[in-house]
Amino acid sequence: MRKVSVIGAGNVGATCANVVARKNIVNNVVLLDIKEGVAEGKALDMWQTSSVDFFHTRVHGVTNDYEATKDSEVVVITSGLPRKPGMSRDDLISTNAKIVKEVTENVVKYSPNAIIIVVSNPLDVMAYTAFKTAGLPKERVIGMAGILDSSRYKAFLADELSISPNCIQGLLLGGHGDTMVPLPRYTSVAGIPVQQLIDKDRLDAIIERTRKGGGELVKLMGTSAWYAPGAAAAQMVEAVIDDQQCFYPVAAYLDGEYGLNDLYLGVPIILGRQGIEKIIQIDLNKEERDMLDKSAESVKETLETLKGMNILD
Ligand SMILES: NC(=O)c1ccc[n+]([C@@H]2O[C@H](COP(=O)([O-])OP(=O)(O)OC[C@H]3O[C@@H](n4cnc5c(N)ncnc54)[C@H](O)[C@@H]3O)[C@@H](O)[C@H]2O)c1
Ligand SMILES: O=C(O)C[C@H](O)C(=O)O
Repeated sequence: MRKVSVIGAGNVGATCANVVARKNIVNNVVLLDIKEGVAEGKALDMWQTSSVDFFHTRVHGVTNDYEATKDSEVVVITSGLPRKPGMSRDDLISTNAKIVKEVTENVVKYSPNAIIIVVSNPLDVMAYTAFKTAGLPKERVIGMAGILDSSRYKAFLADELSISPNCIQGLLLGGHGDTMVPLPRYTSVAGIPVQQLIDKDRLDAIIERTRKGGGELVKLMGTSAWYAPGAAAAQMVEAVIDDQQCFYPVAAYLDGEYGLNDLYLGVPIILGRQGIEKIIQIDLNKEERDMLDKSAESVKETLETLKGMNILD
């Protein structure tokens, strides 16, 4: 019986569970929340679409019952507050660190062999919180951000070029914040470098919009995004369950890679059944390296705030 659990049945968690269920890659998807009845209701609603959309993954909802998540192969953690207009992701740190810590303890108690995918914000620091709490190998606790950020980047490039996002390859590095590092030198359309297709000014504007992509949606909706984040997390679930061995940008624990230590940061990796099978270290020019260092500094500052709160002690 193959099982994936999603913790937090809010906007992102419910979307992720719904997308995973439609992929027919496991027998069970378990959705868990602390709000009485909400996960049960959303799971039932999803299950009632199975004959319409032709999927057969059983979707179960539970209220804080971790027994139901027992022996999950992958657990996605989405529990925690989303930001509101005017807030930064870092403003969520104290509330969400406590939630992510408590949730991770329960997750590993019932699924000690799971791959954990963290979605809660501030992402890089919440992935660190889950990693330090779980006590699992670093390859098995992974943050979701790069797939979302690069899918935004590709959507904006596709609009600019009036083409499908599916023929665009694009890469981003760094933290999941406004200092993230989209890499035009590693962006191409069917193998053609993007700089040959879009003027520098337009490309710079697209990169800036990508960096602020989460905030643009918060301003529009009053809360943060969920369709693309839920789908991006589901893509990571699929890559693990199917042992894809494919390249993805994710937040990984760095232990000397890129000359950085003891933090989570967005880097390209190979994702498969063991989680992070390999971190890929790409060549960076001085400008790209400076931007990566600036982004790492920003994540380290938030990490210091976390450490000062003594939540991980
Ligand atoms: N990494 C990313 O790229 C990315 C993208 C979007 C959202 N997010 C983050 O994901 C998180 C969830 O966003 P959302 O829009 O789904 O929020 P939401 O408010 O819709 O849902 C969060 C859910 O978590 C639940 N929850 C709170 N404490 C819990 C606990 N201890 N155990 C189980 N469930 C608990 C809440 O009851 C709620 O249903 C936020 O922190 C948001 O910032 C990250
Ligand atoms: O922007 C947010 O607060 C949520 C998420 O990190 C996003 O990028 O959509």
